[in-house]
Amino acid sequence: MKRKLVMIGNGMAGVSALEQLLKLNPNRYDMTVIGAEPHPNYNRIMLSSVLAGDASMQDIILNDWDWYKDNNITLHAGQTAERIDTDKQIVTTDKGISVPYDELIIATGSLPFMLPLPGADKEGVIAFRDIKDCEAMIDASKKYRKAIVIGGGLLGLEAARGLVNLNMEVSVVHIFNNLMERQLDPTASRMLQSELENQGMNFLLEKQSDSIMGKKRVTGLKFKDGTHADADLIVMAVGIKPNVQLAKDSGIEVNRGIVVNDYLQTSIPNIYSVGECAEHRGIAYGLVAPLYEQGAILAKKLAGIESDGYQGSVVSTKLKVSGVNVFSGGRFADEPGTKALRVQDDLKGVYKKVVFENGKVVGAVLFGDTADSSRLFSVMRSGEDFTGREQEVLFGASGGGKTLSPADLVTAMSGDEIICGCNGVSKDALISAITEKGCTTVNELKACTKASGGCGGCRPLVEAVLTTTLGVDSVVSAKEGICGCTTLTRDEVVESIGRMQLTTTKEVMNVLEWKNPEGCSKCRPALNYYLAVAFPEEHEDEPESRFVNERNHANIQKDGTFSVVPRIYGGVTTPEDLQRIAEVAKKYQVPLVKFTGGQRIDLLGVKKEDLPGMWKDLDMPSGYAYGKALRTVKTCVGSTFCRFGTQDSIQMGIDMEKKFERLGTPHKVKLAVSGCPRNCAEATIKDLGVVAIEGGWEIYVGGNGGTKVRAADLLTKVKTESEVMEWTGAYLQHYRETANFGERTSEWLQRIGLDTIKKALGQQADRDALNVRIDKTLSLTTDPWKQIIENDKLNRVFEPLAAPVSAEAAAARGE
Ligand SMILES: Cc1cc2nc3c(=O)[nH]c(=O)nc-3n(C[C@H](O)[C@H](O)[C@H](O)COP(=O)(O)OP(=O)(O)OC[C@H]3O[C@@H](n4cnc5c(N)ncnc54)[C@H](O)[C@@H]3O)c2cc1C
Ligand SMILES: NC(=O)c1ccc[n+]([C@@H]2O[C@H](COP(=O)([O-])OP(=O)(O)OC[C@H]3O[C@@H](n4cnc5c(N)ncnc54)[C@H](O)[C@@H]3O)[C@@H](O)[C@H]2O)c1
Ligand code: SF4
Ligand code: FES
Repeated sequence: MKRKLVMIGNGMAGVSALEQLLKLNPNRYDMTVIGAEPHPNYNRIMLSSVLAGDASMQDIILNDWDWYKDNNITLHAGQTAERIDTDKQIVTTDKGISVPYDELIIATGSLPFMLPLPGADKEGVIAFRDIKDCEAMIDASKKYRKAIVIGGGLLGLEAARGLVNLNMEVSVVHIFNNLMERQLDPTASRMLQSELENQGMNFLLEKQSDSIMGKKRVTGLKFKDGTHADADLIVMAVGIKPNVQLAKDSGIEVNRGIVVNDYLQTSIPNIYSVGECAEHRGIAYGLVAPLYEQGAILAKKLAGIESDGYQGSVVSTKLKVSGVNVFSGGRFADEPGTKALRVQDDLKGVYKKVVFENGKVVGAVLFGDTADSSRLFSVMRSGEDFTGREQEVLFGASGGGKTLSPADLVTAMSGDEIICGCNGVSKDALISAITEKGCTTVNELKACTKASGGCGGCRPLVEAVLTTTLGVDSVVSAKEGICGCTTLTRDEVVESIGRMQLTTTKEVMNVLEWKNPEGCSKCRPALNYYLAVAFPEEHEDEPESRFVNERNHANIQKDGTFSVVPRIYGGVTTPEDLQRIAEVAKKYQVPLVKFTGGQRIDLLGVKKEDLPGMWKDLDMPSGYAYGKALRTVKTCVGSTFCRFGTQDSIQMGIDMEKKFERLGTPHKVKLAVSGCPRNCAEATIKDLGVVAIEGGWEIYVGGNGGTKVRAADLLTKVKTESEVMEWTGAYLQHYRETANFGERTSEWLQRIGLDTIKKALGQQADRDALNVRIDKTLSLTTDPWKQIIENDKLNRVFEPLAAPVSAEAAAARGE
């Protein structure tokens, strides 16, 4: 008769151990799994992607109901094990089922740590641990606006990013001055904060929470320093604690976690523990890679196969927030006896730190460029001695910055090394999916093994396994859908919109069979844009598909207020306009009036409800400082006053701004005009810059300031002002029609190549056709501020939802 193996907990660690056991010895046990959640085993890691709109609940199922049936595993889902009788060897559940065992695995994971604050039991205060929490956040985002995430660790930041994607105003409350202090040093932490602020998150640092405000539902969070912040939703992400109560009540030795030996055995020999609930050599891990390693050892033990036992793990993490590359591994902090090699490039926003102890790499932090992460993690685990040649770790043996390619890396890996940490997929598992199941693309490998379906960080290595196994020529290059809702690429979507005459995002999603019928925060704004380019007349703009700043026609600031930037053509103003701006600033008590880098005046710290009033009193057009649109045309003094000026740069700039204002583009667009090659308007770091020369103008394209500085390329030289306009119109329209939504001109130009652009604009007839299309679009635009002022319904959106709660008023109400 088969032995009875029972597992409590249907999570990632435990089920991975069972999967491995089934491979090693499928017939040894009758298996029963008791799982408190009413779902089959799913990828908890991917809850962040579900929240961010990049995956659906269906995408994250790891083992569906059939898997249990096919492997003869009895699953009691939605039942909690309440008692273990270790003498009689029986587990009893909350629904009264008793399950006898010969061997028992406790894989109960962790519980989120909930701060015991007064008011923590109010509606709208949740953790982020399971499907139920994820659904609660998605639901809240449909009804409420303001969210607070307590905890600036991995989980808190991923939750915050998801909520931003769901169009909530998000503040992250962190107890320290540095975000992710458990994974990053202060330098990386500061860079991270600045990047996340750019993505729309607000940070309240060094704040200790005191109590939760509100009657039935949360309305805000009060801090120990007497201040408070408003919130309709509070997510606590302040760490986890191993879920050990059941084990403790059953007389099993428990410390912080359930104490296990190298074979995952607890103090009772036929009871094992694996995953976040287990404590091995004093450590309870909180990441999946070590848990899978534990699972592999436990599977061998239960299959009766000898092994050296579990020796502990070196861990590494990557933050799963799109647009931010952060890696941290091992002991990254400066400690006595360690030395660090650091590289910092503020221009590119890159920071790398590698920590050595006795010549060995013991830790690393990477920000901005994480291409080296797998290699660094590999040398960290190998314990290779770099004494006297430490520089090689970052700059290669020649010192020339050469790093090992992913192909070199996978070639050097042993078969059982894990390539995808999120899903516990080894190199051998990938190779057998290629050779035995015929996978030829990364997407097929993902479908077959789940590799690369989590944080995505292993994708280059998965690709490398494909190319090293099949040969570069045999690998079908995998195409990427525009988001998790579809497998169609940008070009396929745009082509279908044109061919099938689709005019609304809903229509596109229906006809093109979107996996998620509502779309996500990535595809909705993109579709709205592509439709506007394809059918400027027929497509009606969909405000609900726009980002929060564009919906409000103002940029939201870190304290929840907004900024107002009126249009000032070419940076040229008048005493009358200045006077009006001053009066408005005084009337609305604007706390900060500032000149911008684009020669505009920025009125900062404006309350949302004051926006329409200010726009009306200003009586100036919107400067679109918030939009994916033409922002500014910066000009120098030019020939009007400057003794070096060869052309009238001011008039040229004003004419350009008047013509192209309100033009929607894939990303923001900044222009500049300089009156001579001294280039005082910095035209060569703009999306399009015009520089006057003797007898004409030079047009530069694809420049960029900011984090990724790029000098623009010369597109052409022309003689007259009307030619400048003609080339600018053609260039901007070509960018509008061919770039990916969210792609700056500098990225687009580098992707498709300057020569391709020159070819597309080279013929007069092509430029004329592009100008006809851009002129059509421009003729249909109206000023959004004016539109709102004149429309009561639109105006009401700016009315306050509820009276703001002051700290004093809240205190008086006893909150
Ligand atoms: C949003 C999010 C993102 C994450 N991202 C990453 C990441 O990018 N990388 C990474 O390495 N890690 C990540 N983690 C952590 C990772 O998910 C965990 O380390 C992993 O899921 C732990 O697996 P486990 O099986 O030990 O526990 P769990 O997955 O928590 O499974 C335990 C299961 O046991 C059940 N259970 C508990 N008690 C009982 C009982 N008495 N009876 C029956 N069932 C019971 C629980 O309901 C649960 O379903 C993330 C976690 C979250 C929440
Ligand atoms: N990408 C990833 O690898 C990933 C993503 C999500 C979660 N996880 C894992 O899930 C688990 C939970 O994540 P986590 O971020 O909650 O845990 P954590 O312990 O890593 O971080 C908690 C953070 O909350 C802060 N904090 C603690 N008390 C606070 C307070 N009173 N106010 C404000 N901030 C406070 C801490 O300083 C810390 O930075 C961890 O094991 C984590 O590794 C990993
Ligand atoms: S770019 Fe030339 S024309 Fe313009 S301000 Fe500078 S020196 Fe004068
Ligand atoms: S390592 Fe995260 S998806 Fe593979």
